[in-house]
Amino acid sequence: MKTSGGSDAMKRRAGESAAETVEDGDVVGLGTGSTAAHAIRALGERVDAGVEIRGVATSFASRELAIEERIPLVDLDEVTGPDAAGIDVAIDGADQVAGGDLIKGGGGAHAREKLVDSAADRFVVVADPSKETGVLDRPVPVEVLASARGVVADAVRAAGGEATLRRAERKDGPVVTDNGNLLLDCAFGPIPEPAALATTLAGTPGVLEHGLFVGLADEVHVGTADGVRVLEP
Ligand SMILES: O=C(CO)[C@H](O)[C@H](O)COP(=O)(O)O
Repeated sequence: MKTSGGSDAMKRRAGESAAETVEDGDVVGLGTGSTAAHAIRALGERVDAGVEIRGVATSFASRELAIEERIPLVDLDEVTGPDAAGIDVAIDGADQVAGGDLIKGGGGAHAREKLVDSAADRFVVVADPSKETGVLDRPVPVEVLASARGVVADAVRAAGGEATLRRAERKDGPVVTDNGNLLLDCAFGPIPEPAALATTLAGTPGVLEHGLFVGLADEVHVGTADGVRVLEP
């Protein structure tokens, strides 16, 4: 699984701490990224020890890892909707954390992540200290229909940002998401009002999903050099 900055030991502490909060019988949203991967591995150990959980993957990568870890999987539509079990807890990483607001989508999985994370009764974010900030200011990943990339780039510019098509590192051409769409990384500089920008992006035709997760996090587990800080935004 792709890794980003930050210490792997800190990410592991955060992932393990979040996995410990999962209870026998839970349906668990399995996030994407190197920090969420530590949580999935820790959940795999709990499954080996006899804890019964079912996972809902947020990406091809988290599904593959969950299979490797022998975590039984269900599809999102099997556990959501009237009379369905629901998702008890989702554990997922973030590219930037400001209180309960996040930027996600560094791995291009934010559309399914937002579906699963927002459907969960409890959404636990796992991070290392490098992700913490006072004000969100990283480029916001936006998943778009291929034919809409120009239209969305124009709308982003009108909103004060600059959109860059995400290109693949080991293939010619753009990154194509698990859903068959393209990604625009949209730089706005500091985002003092993420809710307002989220509304603008969500209302732009051609946008499938953006990476602003506003007010969704219930807990943030930050792995540090010698432990874990748990914040409840
Ligand atoms: O949003 C994500 C994927 O779409 C990841 O959770 C985010 O990029 C953090 O990844 P990592 O834990 O590897 O730093």
